[in-house]
This record gives sequence, C-alpha cells and structure tokens, in this order.
Amino acid sequence: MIEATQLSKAFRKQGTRREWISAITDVSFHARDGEITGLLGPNGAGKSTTLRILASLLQPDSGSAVVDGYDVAADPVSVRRQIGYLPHNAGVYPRLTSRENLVYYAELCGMTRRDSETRAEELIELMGMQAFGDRRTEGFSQGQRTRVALARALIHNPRTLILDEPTNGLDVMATRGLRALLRQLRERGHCVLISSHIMQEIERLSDRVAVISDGRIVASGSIPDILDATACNDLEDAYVVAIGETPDARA
Ligand SMILES: Nc1ncnc2c1ncn2[C@@H]1O[C@H](COP(=O)(O)OP(=O)(O)OP(=O)(O)O)[C@@H](O)[C@H]1O
Repeated sequence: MIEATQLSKAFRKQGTRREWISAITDVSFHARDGEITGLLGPNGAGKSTTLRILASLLQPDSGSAVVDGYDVAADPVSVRRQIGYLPHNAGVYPRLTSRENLVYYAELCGMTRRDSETRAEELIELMGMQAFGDRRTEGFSQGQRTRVALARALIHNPRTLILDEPTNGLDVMATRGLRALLRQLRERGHCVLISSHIMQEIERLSDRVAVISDGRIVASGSIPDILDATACNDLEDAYVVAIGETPDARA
C-alpha cells in the first residue's frame, strides 16, 4: 500500500541561485495492495520525481508518503526493504553478467548466496533472459538492460513494486511477458505502481489511474471514474481533457 499526501518538490534551476523549477505540487494518491495503479502523464509532468520520493531516494519539500506503513522520510531503510524499484533508464553494472548483477543485488538485500542463485535462475527464465543471462551487460541494448533491471527489482520478492516506465525499450514479446508477470503479482496481492506517458499501456494494465500534468494530479480513480469525471467515452479523450489540452488536440 502506498499513500502519497500533498507531496511537493522544486529543483534549483541549473546555473542560478534563486530560480526554482516546481517539479510536483500537492501530489496525493493511493496505490492499493492487489491492484496495479498507473501514474500517467506527459514528458516532464513529474512522474519520476514522484516515484523517486516514494522510493525514499529523494526528500520532498513538503507533504508525506507512507509505503507499507513506513514513512519514507522517517524510515527510508524499512521502505527500501519493502519495495522493488525500477528507476527511469535504470543502469546495471557493466562488468557483471546479468546473473551476477542479480546475485549481487540479492545478497545486498540479505539473501544467502544459495537463495540468490536460485532466485536469479528463476528470474532469468521468467524474464526470457536465457540468451544473455551469462553475458556481461556492457553493450546491452536498452531492452536487455531494462529486463535485467526489472529482474533486479523483483529479486527479493518485494511486497510493493514501484516501476518507472517499465516497458521502456521492451519489444512486443517482452512487453507481453511483463504484463503477464505484473498481473500475476497483482493476483498474489502485491501493490504495483507503474508510470508511463503511454496511455494505452496504462489503460491495458491498471485498475486505477492517477493522471499527472505540470506536477499536479488532475484526475484519479478507476477508468470508469475518470471517464465520468471528464464526460468522455474513452480514456484517450479523457486524458487530453484532464491534462487541459484544447479540443483540437482531441482529433
Ligand atoms: N534533478 C533535477 N534538477 C532540475 N530539474 C529537475 C530535476 N529532476 C526533475 N526536474 C524537472 O522537474 C520536472 C519533472 O521531471 P520528471 O523527471 O519528474 O518528469 P517525468 O514525468 O518523469 O518526465 P518524463 O516522462 O519525460 O521522464 C521537469 O521539468 C524536470 O526538468
């Protein structure tokens, strides 16, 4: 369970002392266990900033967030134990193979070497990584790197998943595999929060959606709730209306 309450964050404009860019303002939403929640918004809307705060990697200027009962500011270590986090454009250690990346991370999470190796093997199969499981990740394509980073986020079987644009760079089959995996995790009661600027991706997967635009949540709820609130018949129109675009953009 994730509860974000009135989160705000501004960054100093590079090369200035007093100019600030407001990245998010008063962002509030819930992501429940046993559901996939989609954070949908255009480029620069504040998705990654929100997810970095929820993953306890960035302090908000104001507001609070609680993940599985732990406050992200007061108890970041407990939050990190509960979550699997896929950062935007996640990096992996280039000198290690895919498998070594996974085992290394599993051991950092406190798993024994034996359990780490067993779990790494499971994830290599699950994520269809057999062809590059034992290759050093240096020179990997974006999709291959994303798959390793996703497997790494899942290695300790976390209760809550925070995935920043998880389908970024994945081909059709890998995307389908990922969707199936996220649905399985939902069925098992995990809380899954994903971000994307691709509306169809969010529509296909999510039970609930929070639409973010210019750093503010402009619509949230189940897809029928959002259609009702915007008086639209499909999510694409509702999204355009929610982010405040002109009717021409609805064509
Ligand atoms: N470290 C930073 N320094 C300065 N500005 C930043 C920083 N991080 C984010 N921003 C700004 O905050 C705003 C929100 O950025 P963020 O990365 O959260 O958006 P996003 O919705 O994830 O975008 P995208 O879909 O393009 O990845 C943008 O204007 C961005 O330029």
